[in-house]
Amino acid sequence: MKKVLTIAGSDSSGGAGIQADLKTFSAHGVFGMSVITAVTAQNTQGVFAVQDITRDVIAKQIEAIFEDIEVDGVKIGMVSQVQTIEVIAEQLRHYAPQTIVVDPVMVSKSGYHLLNPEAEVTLIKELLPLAMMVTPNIPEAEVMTKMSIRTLKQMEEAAKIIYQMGAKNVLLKGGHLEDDSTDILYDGREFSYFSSSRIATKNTHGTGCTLSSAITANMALGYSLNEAVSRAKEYITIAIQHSLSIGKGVGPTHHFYTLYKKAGLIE
Ligand SMILES: Nc1ncnc2c1ncn2[C@@H]1O[C@H](COP(=O)(O)OP(=O)(O)O)[C@@H](O)[C@H]1O
Ligand SMILES: Cc1ncc(COP(=O)(O)OP(=O)(O)O)c(N)n1
Repeated sequence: MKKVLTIAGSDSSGGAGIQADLKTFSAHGVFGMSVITAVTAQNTQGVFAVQDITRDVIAKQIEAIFEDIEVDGVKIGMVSQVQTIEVIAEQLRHYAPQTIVVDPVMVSKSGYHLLNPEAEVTLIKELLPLAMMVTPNIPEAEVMTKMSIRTLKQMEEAAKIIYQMGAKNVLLKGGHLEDDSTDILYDGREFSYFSSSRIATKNTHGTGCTLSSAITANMALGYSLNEAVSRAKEYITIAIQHSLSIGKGVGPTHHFYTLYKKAGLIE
């Protein structure tokens, strides 16, 4: 069985962060492991408190995993603070796993800064050069490139700029645009496009976490980069189509729809 690690924050409501990542790994038939960077008190309506985990405990979690278990893929999500990023980068440079997908989580849909703005530069400098793929959404790409992104053409321009920052591949997600949801992949030479019709739902909590985890799982399973993104896009689209009206705000997506359907657990 392939073994995949998420280095990210905990979402108490289970829709995003570590919880979304582990559900996604399970749905892909890979063994999920976690290094927790921060604990958030969060639900479908907002983020109410964050406790960052110490540098030492983050280092120890990474060490505990890599000293014992072969890791087939790593996804990085919420990294919160400069010191958190520095210790993750230090440890990953040491253990050098082949597949690292960086989701540069900055601000939650509810508007909470999950990454201290002072740490934005450190994230770019320390984590992007380690990444096989970086998966910014449009607001994150705007912060990284300092340009406004409203069109597919501007997405392409931004992807080229982010590529120059050191990631081997850039997947710029189009979930925040108004038209179809088109994500674009740039590998330094050409663009590939992954499109789905926009699904009319408010329940999109954790979509970015889920997509990057699904890409990591598919890469660990041996799919090519393009195939991994294509399969992950299909997975997130189904998860959004069958998203759950849990809570009073932005509900989570459904990670197990296809599996439950096949097992006859749902109509
Ligand atoms: N309403 C929607 N309908 C269809 N796909 C969506 C919708 N919202 C987001 N997506 C898709 O979900 C994935 C995550 O995108 P996005 O919402 O941009 O990321 P984030 O959660 O990081 O803000 C992308 O593949 C995007 O195209
Ligand atoms: C602990 C934690 N990590 C990441 C996020 C952001 O998740 P994302 O997939 O970008 O979805 P939204 O929160 O923006 O809906 C999070 N909220 N919590």
